[in-house]
Amino acid sequence: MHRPSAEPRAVVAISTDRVDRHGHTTHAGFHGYVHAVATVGGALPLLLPSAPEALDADTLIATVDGVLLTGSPSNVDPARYDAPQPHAPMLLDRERDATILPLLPRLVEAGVPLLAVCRGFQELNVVYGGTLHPAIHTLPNRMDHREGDHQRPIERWYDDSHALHVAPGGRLAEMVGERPLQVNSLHHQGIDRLGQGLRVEATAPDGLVEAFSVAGAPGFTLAVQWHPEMRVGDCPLARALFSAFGEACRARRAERLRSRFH
Ligand SMILES: N[C@@H](CCC(=O)NCCCC(=O)O)C(=O)O
Repeated sequence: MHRPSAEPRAVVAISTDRVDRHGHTTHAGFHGYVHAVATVGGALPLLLPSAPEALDADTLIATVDGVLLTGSPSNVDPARYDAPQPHAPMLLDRERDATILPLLPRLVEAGVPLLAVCRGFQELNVVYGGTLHPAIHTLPNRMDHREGDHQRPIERWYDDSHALHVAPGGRLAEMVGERPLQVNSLHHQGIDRLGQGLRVEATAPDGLVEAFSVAGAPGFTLAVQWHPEMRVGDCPLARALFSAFGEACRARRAERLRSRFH
C-alpha cells in the first residue's frame, strides 16, 4: 500500500506461534489477523516474535499503539494455572506462553489497546488468575464448541455456529448493541474460572464466557473466544470489533505522540 502524503498509521503488534519449520525455529501467524488489522483496523501490522529474550514491556509500551493476541491450535500450558499436566497429548507452545503472559499486565496497566482472540482470550484469563477447562464438550451442561466437520473447506470452519448473548451495559454492548448475535466457534478449551477483575461481556447459550474486558483498565481491552478476523469481509460484528480496536489504537498513537512532544 503506497500512501505518499497520508498520516502514518497506528502500529499494532500481533503475537505469533513458535513452530518448527524443516528443523528451523519459526515465528508464525495466520494471515487473517494481518489482513483484519490492516484493512478494517487501518493500522500497520507487525508480527511479534515468540521469543522472551527479544521483547520487553517498556519498549513495547513506548513503540506500539495496540497489541493483538491471536488464536492458535496450541494451548496455554496447564502449569500456568496450576492444573495438572494432561494425560492425553496436548499441543503446547511454552515459548509463546513465556513471551506473552508476562507482558500482559504491564500493557493493560499502561493503557495499550488490547484485542485478544481465542488462545489470546484464554491467555488473558490465565494472566488474571483464571483457569481453563481442557475439553468443554465433555461437560454435561455445555455445548460442543469445536470447529466440527474437518471435511469442510477451511474457510467454512469460520461460519456462524451459535448465538451470542451480549451483556447489557458493557464495552461490547457499546460497540455492537445488545441484540443477540451469531458467532463461529473453534475451540476445545474454555473458561472454567474467570480471572479476577475481568468483566463478562458476552456468553454462549450454554453460559460459557465468550467475551470479557478488564474492568477499570485505562485503555481498550476486549477478549473474544470466537474468530472475528476471518469474517471481516462479510460480518458486521467482526468489522465493528476491528474498527473499534483500530480507533482505540489511533487515539493511543495520538496520545503517545502528544506526550513525547510536551
Ligand atoms: N487451543 C485452544 C485455542 C483455540 C484457538 O485459538 N483456535 C484457533 C484455531 C486457528 C485459528 O486461529 O483460526 C482451544 O482449542 O481451546
